[in-house]
Formats: sequence, C-alpha cells, structure tokens
Amino acid sequence: MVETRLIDGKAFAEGLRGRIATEVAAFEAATGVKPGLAVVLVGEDPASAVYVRNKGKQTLEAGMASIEHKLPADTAQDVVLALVRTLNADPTVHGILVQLPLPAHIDAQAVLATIDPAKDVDGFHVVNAGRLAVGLEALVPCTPLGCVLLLKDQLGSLAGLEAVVVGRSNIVGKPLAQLLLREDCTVTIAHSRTRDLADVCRRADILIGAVGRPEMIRGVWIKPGATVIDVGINRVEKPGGGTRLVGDIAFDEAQGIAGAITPVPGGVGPMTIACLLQNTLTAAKRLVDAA
Ligand SMILES: Nc1nc2c(c(=O)[nH]1)N[C@@H](CN(C=O)c1ccc(C(=O)N[C@@H](CCC(=O)O)C(=O)O)cc1)CN2
Repeated sequence: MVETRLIDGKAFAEGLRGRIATEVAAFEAATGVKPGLAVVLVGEDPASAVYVRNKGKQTLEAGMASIEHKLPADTAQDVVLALVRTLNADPTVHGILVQLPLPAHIDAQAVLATIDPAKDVDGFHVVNAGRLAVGLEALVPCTPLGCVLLLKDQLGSLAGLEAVVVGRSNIVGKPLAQLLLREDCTVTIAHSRTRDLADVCRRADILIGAVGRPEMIRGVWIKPGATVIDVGINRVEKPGGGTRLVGDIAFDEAQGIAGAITPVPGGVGPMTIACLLQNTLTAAKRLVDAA
C-alpha cells in the first residue's frame, strides 16, 4: 500500500498565472504592446459560457486585453468565418480562440482552419498539429500542455517512462501523446476499443485518463506507485439528487495504489486556462518578433 499524493492543479495554475502576469508586464514595458486574446462563443451552452467568462476574467487579471464575441446559436457559418478573418487581420489581437463545441450546423474544422496559425492559441489548427508532430516550434493545445507541466513538476525528467494515454481525441489524446514523446516517454495511445485495456494501463508509470467516460479506469488497473492524470470532467447524478463532477479515473479506488493523482475538480481543468494565457503571451512575443 503506497501513500497517494494529491496533485493540486488549482494551486499550480495560480502560481503559473502569477508568473505569466509578471512576464506580460515586462513584455508590455519593453515593447509597448499589450497581448490581446479574442474569444468567440457561438450559442448558449451553459458550461461553455462559464469557461468563456473565466477565460476573460483571468486574461484581464494577467494584464492582457480580452475581446469577447458572443454570437447567437443560429449564426451562419459564413458569419463566424468572416469574424475569424477580421480577428486574423487585427494587430491588437495576438490570440484567437473559438470555444468548442460549436452548434451542429457549423463545421468546426472549417472554422479552426480559418484561424491564422500564428494566433491559434488553442493549438488546434492542422499547421500547429503538424508542426508538433514533426518536432517544430508550435502553439500546442492547452490541456495537454497543462498535463505535461504537472507531470514534470511531480517527476522531474520523464525520459524513459512508460506513458499510457487512454483517449485519442484531436484536442487531448493525440497532442498529449506527441508532447510525451517530446519528453522521451515510451507512449501508448489506448482507447475504449483497446483489447485488454486493464493490462495496457497496468504497464503505465504515467497513466492519463482522457476518454470522457465517468470513472471508467478502475483502481486495480493502476500500477502501484504510478502517476495518474485525470483529464475527464463528467457530470453525474448523485444518489440523493443533484449532480457532481467525476473524472475518467475511479478516484477513491486509486487511493493507496497510485503514487500521485490529480483530483476532479481542481486538477487538470484549471491548468487549461493558465496554459491558454501562456500561449497568448508566446503568440504575442512571436508576432512582435516577426513584425
Ligand atoms: N476552444 C476550446 N474549447 C474547449 C476547450 C479548449 O481548451 N479550447 N476545453 C474544454 C473546456 N475548457 C476550456 O475551454 C475548460 C474546461 C474545464 C475547466 C476547468 O477549470 N474545470 C474545473 C471544473 C469546472 C466545473 O466546475 O465545471 C476543474 O476541472 O477543476 C477549464 C476550461 C472544452 N472546450
């Protein structure tokens, strides 16, 4: 039985946001440029509205400019594309983010492909995905970046460690596997259709749950002492009524087996917005250097 440490993503993200604010102030003093982040929200999804509000608030707290565009759910795709093109051409905007999911009538890939890759602070554009895959400088997706920052803080060097990523989304699973490869991990991408998933997970020194299924990864699937990162944010019914958030990992079962684990909430989630701010500053620096 090992003692399982809790990885406090909320505290880590707070510290990171403080360091970013210091860097933003120094950058603005040196260049006269205030980094600007434009966020586009289409529709009234309540969770997305909360995330966008938090992004705006934390952007301002970091000393950057926040530009919000809220469009009704029935906005035509061409209108969204035209807005993105306007933001691409706006020199006061250094980062552009279109909140996902988009309403069903809008082709998300078409919208993401319209964002200038130099301002693509979500790192979802195929140019940034490709640059990450071939080892070139890229803007990288925020949630995977947050996972790697937490892992390096816990473990130092990740070189040679066996990492299993359960989940193959373009937003988390695939870019996270690329980032872990860049850290010299031995990486397996598994998913809900992987044969003998429990055995595959048991190989992992680093186990990542990013499959979007509540508590699918059981405690007995975890190698004793492994570092476990839970990317899942699933809202489930409570027995007595109401709802609560759970991750993709059965958190209670992991106690006494995992060496360390992120909680949900308060683990990976807060790192997503902190890394978005980091990417916005990086994009602003590169755009100013390139001008
Ligand atoms: N364009 C994007 N869309 C979406 C992204 C993204 O990175 N870019 N990720 C998610 C939503 N998201 C940010 O946009 C996000 C999700 C969760 C959190 C977070 O801090 N979660 C808290 C719990 C919050 C709650 O109580 O519901 C936590 O885990 O502690 C931040 C950002 C999908 N869309």
